[in-house]
Amino acid sequence: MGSLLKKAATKLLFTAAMIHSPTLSPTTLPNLIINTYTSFNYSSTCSLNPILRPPPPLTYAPPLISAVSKTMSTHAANQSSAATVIDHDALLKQKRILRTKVKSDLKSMDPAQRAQEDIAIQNIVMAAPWYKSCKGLCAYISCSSLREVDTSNLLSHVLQTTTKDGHSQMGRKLYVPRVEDKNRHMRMLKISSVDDLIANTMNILEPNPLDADGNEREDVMLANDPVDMFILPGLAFDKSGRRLGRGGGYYDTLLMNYQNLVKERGWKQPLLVALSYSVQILNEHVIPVAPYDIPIDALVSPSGLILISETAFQRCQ
Ligand SMILES: Nc1nc2c(c(=O)[nH]1)N(C=O)[C@@H](CNc1ccc(C(=O)N[C@@H](CCC(=O)O)C(=O)O)cc1)CN2
Ligand SMILES: Nc1ncnc2c1ncn2[C@@H]1O[C@H](COP(=O)(O)OP(=O)(O)OP(=O)(O)O)[C@@H](O)[C@H]1O
Repeated sequence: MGSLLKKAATKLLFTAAMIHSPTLSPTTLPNLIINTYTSFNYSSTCSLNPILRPPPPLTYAPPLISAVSKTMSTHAANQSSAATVIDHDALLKQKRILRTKVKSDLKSMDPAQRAQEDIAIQNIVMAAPWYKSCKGLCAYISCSSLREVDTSNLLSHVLQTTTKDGHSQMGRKLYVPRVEDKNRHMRMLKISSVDDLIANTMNILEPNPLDADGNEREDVMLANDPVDMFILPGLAFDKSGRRLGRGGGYYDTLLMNYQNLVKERGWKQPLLVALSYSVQILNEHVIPVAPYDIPIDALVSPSGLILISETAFQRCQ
């Protein structure tokens, strides 16, 4: 059984885009076929490009990835257009190389330029009709040492009008991330003030699971109403919706679970909006993607809003 599984797994192929970055030559990234069964779970139901779809005689189909693949939108599937077959370890390595490059570019950014871009990006969000009409959102608390796009003005704006019960006068609810373990488990908990936050071991501000009155904070996965959007962090993005995170898998896992929940309940899917400095926007297909990578709907950079998915075009125009 074990060897059968391994044999089947060795046949599994998945796509990633060829890297076109001048600093990341395609010649350093050979096309590979999976030859080891790593911790990566994969499903035979994966809806990839038909040519690259894994062969059918899989006896074991872990559900985790299939959930993502089944719910992948057309623009997610389109991400695999310039497809190359590589293995999962190689893909993670490519992501690591790219992260190092982008972190170095962020480090070289002029602080004055960064401050200007922080203001411009947040102003674009706050002026957008989809932000103004939003009743609930999940957003990250920016961390300056990670050189993330600042969200402090934006979150103050959301919270300014928030009452003690966590509802803003505009009916808005704000949920922010809390890492629960190193196994990709993150929750989004409702806060009503920045006083609700304390620094975690990574020096990122997070809410306690209990509020000041000792009550459990609302988890977005258990809430009675959906959020309209997620404001996402990341290291790099492109105009086709690819997003490179910090490598924890926290957001991809949470977004997959939330999208599934929304589907089950018949709610509207949230708009996935990432915030990006100019240097974080890479040429299309440079960012490697795996089937579990959740694509973004829109990107806000200092130059404006970039609409990517059909959902974004429908909601943002
Ligand atoms: N502001 C913010 N909050 C967040 C995230 C985020 O990306 N930004 N997360 C998104 O998942 C989760 C936390 N995940 C994190 C994953 C890695 C690192 C980090 O410090 N990474 C270092 C490299 C560490 C290493 O390589 O060992 C780095 O990126 O330089 C921080 C948070 C939840 N909260
Ligand atoms: N939905 C998922 N199911 C199974 N494994 C996953 C899933 N999402 C991510 N992973 C695993 O998590 C690890 C980190 O993935 P990856 O490098 O793509 O993270 P990331 O996209 O940078 O992080 P994040 O999603 O937090 O922004 C990888 O080992 C990957 O296989």
